[in-house]
Amino acid sequence: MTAGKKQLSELGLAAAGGANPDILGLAVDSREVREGFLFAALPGTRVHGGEFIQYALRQGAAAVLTDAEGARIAADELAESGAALVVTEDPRMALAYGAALWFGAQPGVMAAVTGTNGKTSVATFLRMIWQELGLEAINLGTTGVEGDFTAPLNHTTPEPITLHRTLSAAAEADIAFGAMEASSHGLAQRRLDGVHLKAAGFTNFTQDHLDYHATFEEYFDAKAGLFDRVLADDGTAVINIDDPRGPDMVLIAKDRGQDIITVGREGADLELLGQRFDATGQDIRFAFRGKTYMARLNLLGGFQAENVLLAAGLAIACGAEPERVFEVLGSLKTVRGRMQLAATRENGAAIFVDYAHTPDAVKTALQAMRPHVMGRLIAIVGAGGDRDAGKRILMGQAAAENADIVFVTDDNPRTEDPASIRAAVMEGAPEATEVGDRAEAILRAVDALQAGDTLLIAGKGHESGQIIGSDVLPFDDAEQASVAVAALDGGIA
Ligand SMILES: CC(=O)N[C@H]1[C@@H](OP(=O)(O)OP(=O)(O)OC[C@H]2O[C@@H](n3ccc(=O)[nH]c3=O)[C@H](O)[C@@H]2O)O[C@H](CO)[C@@H](O)[C@@H]1O[C@H](C)C(=O)N[C@@H](C)C(=O)N[C@H](CCC(=O)O)C(=O)O
Ligand SMILES: Nc1ncnc2c1ncn2[C@@H]1O[C@H](COP(=O)(O)OP(=O)(O)OP(=O)(O)O)[C@@H](O)[C@H]1O
Ligand SMILES: N[C@H](CCC[C@H](N)C(=O)O)C(=O)O
Ligand SMILES: [Mg+2]
Repeated sequence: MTAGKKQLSELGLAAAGGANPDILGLAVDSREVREGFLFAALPGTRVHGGEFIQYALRQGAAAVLTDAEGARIAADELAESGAALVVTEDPRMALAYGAALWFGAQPGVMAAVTGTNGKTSVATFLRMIWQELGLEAINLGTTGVEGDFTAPLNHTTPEPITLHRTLSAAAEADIAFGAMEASSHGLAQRRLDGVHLKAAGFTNFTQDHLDYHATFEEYFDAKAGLFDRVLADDGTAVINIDDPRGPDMVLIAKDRGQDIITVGREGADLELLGQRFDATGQDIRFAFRGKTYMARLNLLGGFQAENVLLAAGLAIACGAEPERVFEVLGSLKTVRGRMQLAATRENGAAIFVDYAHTPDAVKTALQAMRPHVMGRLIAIVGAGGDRDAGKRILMGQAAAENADIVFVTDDNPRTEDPASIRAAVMEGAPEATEVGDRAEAILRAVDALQAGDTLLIAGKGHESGQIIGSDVLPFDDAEQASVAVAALDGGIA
């Protein structure tokens, strides 16, 4: 990454002995270091970045940012080189601030949302609300950068260098409003600490990522970091108080003196009073600080109303007029891969794709589908490899308890044995039909659809590949659903 030149001190970094070299670029991976770069040697999950300082120096690093451990590992090489050395307790945080200063601009109004489920949905709805209000806006996260400026991303919350490169490019393209996702990895690794947030949102907290976070509480603390560290004291916290951990987040925000907008079904500032479901969406009745409103949502699933209201709360927190926000809710569109209608059989049976990949999301998505279905609800479910293994049986259970027929199949086995992942899911859904090949599972489930039935294909949502080993084979649930319908009912897929 190169973009001009700045002195080390302009990145908010002070080196031992007062050295203040010109910096020509930033890198967290030694292999990306070039002449004059600052190399951030970060404590990793597998290895300490300090091990790579020697290579970064050989490639011409002008400065190294690390912690005491990194400085110890490379003490000899650092002493021999003329590179400036910045040692700090939290080099990830220093990198986040440094990257923000390096790239400079970011959209003037930024909001972030955290929670186990619903981040992409809320960030996307918030971007759509801003656009409907005539503002230039983006959302940034799992589905890349979308809206008035687009770019692909590999992570839900990219590491700071990618994040600030992206935000500054968006700002240069006149984007004034940005909604981003704050993943728990991103928060734990301080990836977004350099973003100037006006508001932050919390959706919910349930099981996921226990492969990365040692305990449930550690996972919660990572998410709470959005309010107790990243959002400034003068920011606004928008919190779903229906979630059992919502009130804890409110306490954290209160402690910080932040303004708070609560969202929920009872006793909230933005209160969901009622929902009436039909084949294409729902009507909602809600109140904001005492005044009642109605809105049409062309979105399937009761939980989407919660996500929409959280997004509305964030828009208000970022300065929009409440009345105007509520007026545009009817224009919100389905978020790609979330309760998205993918295909319809000749007999009228509908096939939806959804990104449910946690036990709570599988339960929520299936329960949300029920009021829209007259016949049987069929589910396809699978769990990812190299991810939280404890959630597999629970995802199976959630499917078995909330669908009439279940197919268990593969969803990104990665480096694990797919059969053993399926076996764990099957433990929770012993009556399910196991079909390893995902395309075949979709074909068989679509074949089982009779008039009035609905199929929910969970797990991959917008994804365009099946990750097996380190290969990504092209695979798209929505496309496979159309292929299956064409094969069974005739016509062109
Ligand atoms: C598990 C995890 O989050 N890992 C992140 C972490 O890497 P790490 O600690 O595992 O790194 P490591 O392999 O131990 O290496 C330590 C350090 O040495 C450096 N290194 C390594 C090799 C080398 O030759 N030279 C070198 O300098 C690495 O860049 C790293 O900084 O720090 C790196 C630098 O900041 C991140 O790029 C990396 O994200 C990886 C790519 C990743 O895939 N993360 C996923 C799990 C993730 O973040 N997902 C979330 C959650 C999505 C969700 O909500 O479901 C996301 O926001 O996308
Ligand atoms: N408010 C909610 N409560 C419970 N489940 C939800 C909620 N919103 C979405 N879901 C479920 O979670 C799935 C993922 O939604 P979304 O992509 O918005 O979440 P996310 O938090 O961004 O996920 P990721 O951590 O992968 O980025 C949806 O497809 C749906 O099944
Ligand atoms: N961001 C999530 C996405 C999971 C999606 C699912 N398809 C899987 O691969 O488990 C993760 O990496 O855990
Ligand atoms: Mg997401």
